[in-house]
Parts: sequence; C-alpha cells; structure tokens
Amino acid sequence: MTTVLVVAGPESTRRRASHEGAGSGASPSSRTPPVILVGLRDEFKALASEGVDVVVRQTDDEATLISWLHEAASAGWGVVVNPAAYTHYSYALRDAAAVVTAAGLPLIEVHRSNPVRDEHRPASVLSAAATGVIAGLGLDSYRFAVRAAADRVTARAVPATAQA
Ligand SMILES: O=C1C[C@@](O)(C(=O)O)C[C@@H](O)[C@@H]1O
Repeated sequence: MTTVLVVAGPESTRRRASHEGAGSGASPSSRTPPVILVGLRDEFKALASEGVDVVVRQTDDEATLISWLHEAASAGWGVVVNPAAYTHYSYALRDAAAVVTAAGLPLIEVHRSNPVRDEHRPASVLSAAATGVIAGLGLDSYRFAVRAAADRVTARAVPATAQA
C-alpha cells in the first residue's frame, strides 16, 4: 500500500485544535473533519481502490508538523503539506521538508490561495526544499498534489526492472 500524508498547518478559524482523520473513508478520530477531508472524500476513496492510502492531519502546532514530516520520511510516505503561515518563516519546517525529499520521497507544498499575491507574504521558505509547489487552485491544489505525490511514491516502490 502506498501512503500519502496530507498535513495542514494553522487554520484561520478557531474551529478545532489538533485533528487526524483517515482520508480513505475511515471515520475521523475526533470532532470536525478537516475541510480537505470532506471536500476530497470521494477522490481519496477512489485512490484507496488503487492502493493509495491518504491520511489527512491538521494542527496549529509547528513541532507537531515537524514530527509528522519526520514520521513520513521514516515510513516512506509521500507528503502534501500546506504550511499555512509557517510557509513564510519556518526554517524548522523547511528542514523537516528537506528530510523527506532527501529520503527520495515526494513532498508537494500546496496553498489554496496564491500567496505571492499578498505583498505581506511574498516568499515561501519551504519551496526550495519541496519537490513541487501548487498554489492558487483552492481544493484543486490538494487534488493535484495528492495525485502527484501518489504517482511518485508508487513509481518509487516499483523496482527499476519492472518499469523497463
Ligand atoms: O495561512 C495561509 C494559507 C495559505 O497557505 C493557503 O493555503 O492559501 C497561504 C499562506 O500564505 C497563508 O499564510
């Protein structure tokens, strides 16, 4: 089974604190599911039928985000990360992203909006450590990123001889 971990950083609402839910259809473990999980539930179910497990997590806590990226690197999971406001200043998160890509795993940075449009949030300190960046497409940013990460982890799992 290929696993893609979708992690989202601080949300601009006070709707929930730390949360984890399984994207492939399992019941969320607590309270309100992340918006990503609700909006892409059918998509994640389709991926599950292809052997791709999508795990969705959200937290406001930087240290937790870092530990999840380290977990993904150890477990061999692809990562889709929306670092939210941490995008613009967390070198700690950037270093954790680099741990994932240095392990040969895809890490796709996503944003629902296009942050470069905001003069107060001009740059991402994570992008250089990411495999790719998708921004400005709303929920589609996640949709395309999960597919890209899944394809890359799956390709990585297939031995070179089988691909020839
Ligand atoms: O918190 C956020 C949300 C965001 O990551 C997005 O998904 O559009 C874009 C960031 O610039 C901003 O700080």
